Amino acid sequence: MSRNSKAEQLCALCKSLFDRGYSVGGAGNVSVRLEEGGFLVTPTGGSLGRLTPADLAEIDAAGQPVPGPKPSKEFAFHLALFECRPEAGAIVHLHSTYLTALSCLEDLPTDNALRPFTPYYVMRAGYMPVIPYYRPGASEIARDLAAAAKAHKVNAFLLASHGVVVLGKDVEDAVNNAEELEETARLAFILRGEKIRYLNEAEIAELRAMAR
Ligand SMILES: O=C(O)[C@@H](O)C(=O)COP(=O)(O)O
Ligand SMILES: [Zn+2]
Repeated sequence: MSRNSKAEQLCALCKSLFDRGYSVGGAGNVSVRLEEGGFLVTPTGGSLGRLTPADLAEIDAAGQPVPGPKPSKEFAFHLALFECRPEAGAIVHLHSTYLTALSCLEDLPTDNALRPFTPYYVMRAGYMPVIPYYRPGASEIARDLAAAAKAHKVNAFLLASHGVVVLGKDVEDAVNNAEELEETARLAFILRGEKIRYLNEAEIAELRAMAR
């Protein structure tokens, strides 16, 4: 897909996320890998609901911002993930309500924030490691995400007390993954206190094999 088509698709999907409440105010950032090298990233401080292609920031193949709109303060973690996960074509970071609520719970298991109880969580995310809290924009987020992405071949990471970071093969895939994860977190809160039938190891292994 050409740079312009990717830019238009990114803006349209960001607006769709915003319009349906997955992002509010200036929260969240999204990036895509360009076929010719480099990346498009949403600008810092902007609303995902009101972007045009001209508002997008560009990062060159060497990881340097191209003169123009200022990239998200989180572009370092987007780059770090693109670098260690060459199959990823897009990254979505959201403060969506239920995933962010989950990220604020104390004593989350660091290897996986959500024990699987539906197939799509396993197929879309795999599982969801937790990155410790750092202030937004801190370089430690990029460092820890890169380490986690190398150690865990999964599509989603929960930033403690902050939100979620989701990978996809392209921006549509990353957005679909993020939406389904948010729904999984919503279900987890609806089911709190209920006796949940969690997927067993054989069921999880079968789903992981399918997702490969
Ligand atoms: O939480 C934050 O401040 C950032 O992680 C974020 O979501 C929005 O920052 P920008 O992408 O720099 O607007
Ligand atoms: Zn954020």
